[in-house]
Amino acid sequence: MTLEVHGLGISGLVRDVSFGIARGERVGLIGESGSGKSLTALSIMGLLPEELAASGSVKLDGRELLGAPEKELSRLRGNEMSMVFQEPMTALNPAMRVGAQVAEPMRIHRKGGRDPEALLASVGLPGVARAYPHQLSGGQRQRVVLAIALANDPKLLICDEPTTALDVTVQAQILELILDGVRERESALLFITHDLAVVASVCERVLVMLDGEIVEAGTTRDVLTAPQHEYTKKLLAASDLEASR
Ligand SMILES: Nc1ncnc2c1ncn2[C@@H]1O[C@H](COP(=O)(O)OP(=O)(O)OP(=O)(O)O)[C@@H](O)[C@H]1O
Repeated sequence: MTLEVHGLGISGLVRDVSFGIARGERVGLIGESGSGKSLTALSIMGLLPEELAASGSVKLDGRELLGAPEKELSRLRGNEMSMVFQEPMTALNPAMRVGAQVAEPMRIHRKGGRDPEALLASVGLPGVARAYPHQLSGGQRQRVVLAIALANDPKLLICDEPTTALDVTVQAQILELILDGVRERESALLFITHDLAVVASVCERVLVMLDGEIVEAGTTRDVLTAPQHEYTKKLLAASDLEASR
């Protein structure tokens, strides 16, 4: 397993969360607003707000991350594990050309050699290296964020509602890039979304969270076609997915 989460608790807000993601596997995390999806992701990255504490175990390639020194975690972030958030503008430095921002993780982790231009071209953005974030569209910015997240070929990529802030037409392109990116690198993917249609197209397995706990887990097909938990049934009934069947 690339990622193993065991009995994760976060200050009473998340309780006894356990799951694993194998190399190259794509796992969705769904559930209503406030159910604890983002906190779960942040705790894996070692980015919980200071007032919250995590317990249990989070292992990346067998290494325990919970309680690891900040120095070690910052060595892993942007290198062995990366996260893409909903709002690309906040993830980018407004005063820095995007080419330099894409080059930064490689510089910090001393993995030179990859050309930022080529990395930007690989996410469909040739020739923009000298642009500043405000000169790009929201979709283009999220492409830059993705290029940064993938720059060091992470073992684990976490995406938290990566397309929610984007136009529908752009959403599909970004999802395709995420899929291509993790496939090429055999990265494990944890994908947080409200959108069951997105889960169906991106993820092989899905975890359903309710009030800080995982209430259902299984293959995407099983969970979306034969949900067991009442909450999952409700979620499906309320979704477009149900309407289109
Ligand atoms: N710093 C904090 N201190 C106290 N409670 C917090 C803090 N951050 C989040 N919470 C609470 O923890 C719960 C889980 O939040 P979380 O952001 O993980 O939910 P979520 O499932 O990701 O929701 P969304 O889909 O809206 O992002 C919420 O009830 C939230 O109010």
